[in-house]
Amino acid sequence: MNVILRSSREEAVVRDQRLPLFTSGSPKSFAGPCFIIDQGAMPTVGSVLTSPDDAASVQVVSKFYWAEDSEDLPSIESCWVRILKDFHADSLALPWTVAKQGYALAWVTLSDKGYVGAREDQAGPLIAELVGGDLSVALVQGYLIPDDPRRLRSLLVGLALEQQFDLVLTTGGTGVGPRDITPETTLSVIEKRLPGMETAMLQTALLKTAHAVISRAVVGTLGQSLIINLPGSPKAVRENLGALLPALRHTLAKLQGDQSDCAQVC
Ligand SMILES: Nc1ncnc2c1ncn2[C@@H]1O[C@H](COP(=O)(O)OP(=O)(O)OP(=O)(O)O)[C@@H](O)[C@H]1O
Ligand SMILES: Nc1nc2c(c(=O)[nH]1)N[C@H]1C(S)=C(S)[C@@H](COP(=O)(O)O)O[C@H]1N2
Repeated sequence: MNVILRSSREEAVVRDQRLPLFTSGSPKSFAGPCFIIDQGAMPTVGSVLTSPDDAASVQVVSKFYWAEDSEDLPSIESCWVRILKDFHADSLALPWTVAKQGYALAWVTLSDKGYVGAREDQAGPLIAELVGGDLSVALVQGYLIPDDPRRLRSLLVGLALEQQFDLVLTTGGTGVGPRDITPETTLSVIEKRLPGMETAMLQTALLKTAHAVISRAVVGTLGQSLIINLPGSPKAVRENLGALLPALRHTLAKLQGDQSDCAQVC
């Protein structure tokens, strides 16, 4: 896939700098430096856009809508891009290639204690480490939120349908505590439930602890995202995720429309 891309200014940009990228021409109410897609669709998060001479590349890290000042103008579909290497931005509109070389992973830690800073979150970063050790991951983003069903619901929908992360893994809040709401909130947004993955986690966890029966972790799909609940402790994250890692690549391929014969890979 290609997009016709230009910069609003001719200027040097540096690695790790973040700039907005707008569709539908230049926004009327944004004066700073930005990139503009003159032709082509907004790329998904994790995608890398590369200039024709290979000198410039940027990665899409999150999407948003830019609200114009005028009530008569619609908001503009936009995203933030991270500069991957220093280059001189050019105002000439050129065809850049768009490629995604790995999955976009979001982890969500549900922890009242973590959210108020009373405990360091180790479970979320561990998810990134474990998935990254097994699959090619192009982009990781983490979220630390309290055990609040409305916040979780809107985050799950946003990550799966707006941002289009391939994998959305939650940790915490799967038990029976008064504020444990992760499974029912996940059930309220998923489209296809995957009881096989839930069973695989339970079977594995029962070999480690009888307390595994307390977790109500849910797995399911929303759009082209796979949403997985994991318990809160880093030990449980490691044990339960280990049961699913071997099946993730094939699950995502099928979820995202792979038509190939399963017998080739099973
Ligand atoms: N995100 C986390 N990072 C590190 N350790 C954690 C995390 N979540 C849980 N644990 C560990 O697992 C144990 C049990 O987890 P559980 O989610 O039941 O804790 P909690 O304190 O009730 O959760 P909350 O943070 O929502 O109040 C905790 O006492 C802690 O040792
Ligand atoms: N694999 C595994 N699963 C596990 C555990 C564990 O140590 N290992 N702990 C259990 C415990 S003690 C609880 S209370 C539930 C729910 O944990 P959560 O509320 O932090 O999600 O997960 C269970 N699942």
